[in-house]
Amino acid sequence: MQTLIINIKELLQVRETNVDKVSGSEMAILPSIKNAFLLIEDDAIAAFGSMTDCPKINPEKTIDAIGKIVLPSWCDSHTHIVYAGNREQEFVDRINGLTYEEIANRGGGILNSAKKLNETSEEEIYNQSKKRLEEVIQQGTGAVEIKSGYGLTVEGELKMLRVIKKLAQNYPIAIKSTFLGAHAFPIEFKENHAAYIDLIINEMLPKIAEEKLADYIDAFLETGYFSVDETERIMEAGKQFGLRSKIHVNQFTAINGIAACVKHNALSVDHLEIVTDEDIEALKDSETIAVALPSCSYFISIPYTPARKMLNAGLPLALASDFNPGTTPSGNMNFVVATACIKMKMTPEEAINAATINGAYAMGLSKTHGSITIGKKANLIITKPLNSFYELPYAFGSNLIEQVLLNGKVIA
Ligand SMILES: N=CN[C@@H](CCC(=O)O)C(=O)O
Ligand SMILES: [Zn+2]
Repeated sequence: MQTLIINIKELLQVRETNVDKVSGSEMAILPSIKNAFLLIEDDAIAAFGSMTDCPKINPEKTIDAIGKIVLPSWCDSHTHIVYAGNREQEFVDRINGLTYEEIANRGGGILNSAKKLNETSEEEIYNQSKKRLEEVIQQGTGAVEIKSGYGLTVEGELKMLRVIKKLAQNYPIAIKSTFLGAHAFPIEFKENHAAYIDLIINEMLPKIAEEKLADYIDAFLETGYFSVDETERIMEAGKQFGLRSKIHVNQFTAINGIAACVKHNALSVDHLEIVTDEDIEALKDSETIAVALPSCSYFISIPYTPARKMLNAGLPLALASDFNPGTTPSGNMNFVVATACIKMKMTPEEAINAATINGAYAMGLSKTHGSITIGKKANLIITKPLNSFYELPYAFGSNLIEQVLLNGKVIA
């Protein structure tokens, strides 16, 4: 099956030769072709170029994209889309003056979601989660990482990971699965951290590996959650089961966690709202990418990841949504890109690089996703007619997406 998109006003993120990620000053460059065509064969990109070189063929389907921008789908490398219920009451509690930390200390926060999840059936969790997945697909996301972490029991964690697996089987979007048993200490382990970490390592991990339920392992490395030493035990154990780390770190405090993650060759370090010069030094020349989550900063009013400081240091940066019930009840990557421009002072070129090719790298998908490159999956966003692609972050409240393609098929 051939689909030919013609008269594209501007085709963004074209990479003749694939790159796995872009760093520092390279992020300011977003290669593009004006007045372009793009040919899809089955589920993959088969050719692209200037309209003057458009092949004279009779494809099964032609899409006229006159006035419109075409770009690779968003690659959202950090979400918690699978959860039960909501935390609307905590949202109102924060408006009334409580902090995220105060709410967590009262047994709210992650433990609140864990209680709901353990009381909810697998089928019901699937039904609630699929609506969120369908919504982000409509919003242009073509690859997504989804974490467990609201089970915090053997059964609860397995239940979440099975839901993620079922979503991956039933939807055309690429899904990577991350085991986040080390998201918080359940109340009964508050005074005995070692016992909960033993449970993760000796009970949860072997079952998850046996059922092949996870691609990555995660932990919440933070004051009051998992210490550097505790997280190192988790990362080490993950490695024994073939799971590379993607770690929540430096959301509220900097406690030398990033250096430990780099030491363990983590694929990504995520959040980084608080970043020291030592953290930046640790990331230099590593294979670990930083992932910023600006919608979380927006929603719970914490600092934004210092993107300029990191790009000036030559580091790569990815952007992701962090879609979860507590700190970010939104998976809209268009808002993430706009907020990165508006609040983190990233240029539109930098933000789009961060949300496509670098997002793909942050979940191990940069060989197949994140750029317009021959052989990659034809996961595309076709916008409404726009003045320029700057309109995407500029008109931050508008839905500017007209069509979404996944694996070469128009699905929204
Ligand atoms: N910080 C840790 N985990 C999530 C929030 C979890 C929650 O509050 O439910 C995050 O990435 O923001
Ligand atoms: Zn998160």
